[in-house]
Amino acid sequence: MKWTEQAWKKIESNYSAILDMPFVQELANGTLPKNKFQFYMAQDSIYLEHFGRALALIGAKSHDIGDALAYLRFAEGAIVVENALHESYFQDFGVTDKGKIQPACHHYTHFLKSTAAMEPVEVAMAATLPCFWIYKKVGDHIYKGQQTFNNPYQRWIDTYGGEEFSDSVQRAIMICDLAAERATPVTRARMTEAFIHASHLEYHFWDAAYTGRTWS
Ligand SMILES: Cc1ncc(CN)c(N)n1
Repeated sequence: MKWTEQAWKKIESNYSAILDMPFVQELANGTLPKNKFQFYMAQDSIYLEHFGRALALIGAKSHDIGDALAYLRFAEGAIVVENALHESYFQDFGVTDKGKIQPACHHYTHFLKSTAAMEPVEVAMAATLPCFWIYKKVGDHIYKGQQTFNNPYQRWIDTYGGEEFSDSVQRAIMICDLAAERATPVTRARMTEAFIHASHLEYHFWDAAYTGRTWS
């Protein structure tokens, strides 16, 4: 069995919990209160910048030049393409200030950046995989089950349920599988640990947006 298949099995229950979250359910049916989405978008915009930097660092540390290019392109995708979605929502909602980084975003971005800086590149690749894969699965899940017309969050759903994002996700999965095949058992185990850890941080990111968790 491929490493990604084994790793996904380990986060299956966390993924189900994510699908059951009020944030995700209300995003899907369009009833998510605007202030919760605004909090999420502002924090996510900050997240994407740090995520992009972590991806660029992984690109720089990649052994294979093809992987390096892929991660540099992922970085560009996060900073330019995904962030354009956020900018469009900021305009719609009249948001001019993203505010400060809050605890869930701080924890997640620092986990990604320290893993990218301090761990073997394979572990860092695994740490960033849930950011691709969980969003793809959630986007697809919402897209397929959609019954709401004029959902104010349609652009979000279309971005993560769309083909462009899907291509990046498939590529990231392939690269991680190849890296895991070539890695030692110890590194592979650390890859799995980082993957699980990041999947929990995905849950907490949405939870913090729903509950409005801040430093004070
Ligand atoms: C927190 C988070 N995780 C993942 C993604 C999708 N790149 C995102 N936009 N935000």
